[in-house]
Amino acid sequence: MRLHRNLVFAVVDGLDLIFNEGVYASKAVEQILKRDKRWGSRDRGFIAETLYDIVRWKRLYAEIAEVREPFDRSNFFRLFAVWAVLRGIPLPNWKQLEDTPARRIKGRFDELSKIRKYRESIPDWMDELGLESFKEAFWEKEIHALNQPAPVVLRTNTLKTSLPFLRKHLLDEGIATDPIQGYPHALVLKERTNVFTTQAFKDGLFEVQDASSQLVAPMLEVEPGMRVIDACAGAGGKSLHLAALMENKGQLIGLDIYPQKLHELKRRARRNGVHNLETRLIESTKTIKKLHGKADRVLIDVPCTGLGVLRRNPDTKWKLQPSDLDGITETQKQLLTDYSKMVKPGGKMVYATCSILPRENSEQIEEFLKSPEGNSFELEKERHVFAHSSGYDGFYMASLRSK
Ligand SMILES: C[S@@+](CC[C@H](N)C(=O)[O-])C[C@H]1O[C@@H](n2cnc3c(N)ncnc32)[C@H](O)[C@@H]1O
Repeated sequence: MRLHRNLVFAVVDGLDLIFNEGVYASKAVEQILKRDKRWGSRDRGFIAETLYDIVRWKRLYAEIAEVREPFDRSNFFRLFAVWAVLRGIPLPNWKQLEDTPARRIKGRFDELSKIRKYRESIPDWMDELGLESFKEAFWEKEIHALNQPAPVVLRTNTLKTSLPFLRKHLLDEGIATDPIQGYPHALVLKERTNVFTTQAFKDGLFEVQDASSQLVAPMLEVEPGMRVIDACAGAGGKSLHLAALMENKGQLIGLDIYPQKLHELKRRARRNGVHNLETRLIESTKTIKKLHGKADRVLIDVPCTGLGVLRRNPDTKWKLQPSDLDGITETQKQLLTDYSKMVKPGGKMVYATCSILPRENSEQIEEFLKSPEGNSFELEKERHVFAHSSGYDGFYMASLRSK
């Protein structure tokens, strides 16, 4: 592989955005890729994947390169040099990369790989939290799996097509996919590529949605004609899935506290051919009170640490702070208490997170069931999804029935 100067410089600029300007990796990649229209898909793939790799392995690479934050430009080139040496990519003789000690890099890598927090490139507190939450061997396997780049998974939009038809349609556009056993509407890309430019995407035949995330909406057991509330709808990955399972019949209400997310949800709903969705912005407690006892089904897909989705958001390792945990779990508890009141007697709700932490998952549900609001609910089933055993994102979901 030959390194191209403008691509490597684009990576360095991206690292500066992420580590010095606080921009999320996904946004930084988007911003950098807009810079040069002449870049082909390989160039774009190089920039995006290298940026994600260096973000993911920041702690390990910084330790190997002996650089400390705040990083300056020469530090970013040193991190890049570690990335290239460890992949066996020959370094060009640019002045920014001169005197790279390749043998020392490999030696330091072998040495540091013996220590989990360096090998898995995680902050001390995260390693400690993992050990408090799980048996050591389990944590080792899980954090290792959470450091592997995520495959691209699509969810067939059954309002418009079927899985075999979508698969053929994508193949006609040069994109090969495989079905995934146990996930009836999922297709995984055989090779990473940008699917957003395909006609199939523009026609709303699929959404990009991890396989684990595709387990959430079916757990709510919705039926056409029901009144269903997605209480933390965001940009609506799961709302769109719910609409498809409802076959566009009945009423689906998507709530959130951010208007721009609901705006994006409406845009996606149009592309998906969803007609039974109404979005409502939560401006005060009144929005929720009006819906008390009114829903057959409520999905509470709460804000969480995102510790189950580190593969796609590796910068969570550096942005999340231990002090955030109490606030996040308190919000989850509050949302469960307040939003469960929208379920009508005999109705059902699903509580879900994209986290693997018991504190955000089963412990929240245990506590809720002991509370006055939780008294009228019973736990039907819960599902813990881990990256190392599923091969997909870490998720938790519990379904509760109102007695
Ligand atoms: C895990 S995300 C939801 C993802 C979304 N359900 C999906 O499948 O794409 C959590 C959402 O909760 C929203 N949120 C945060 N606080 C909230 C609150 N008090 N009430 C309702 N939604 C809230 C956030 O804006 C965010 O969109």
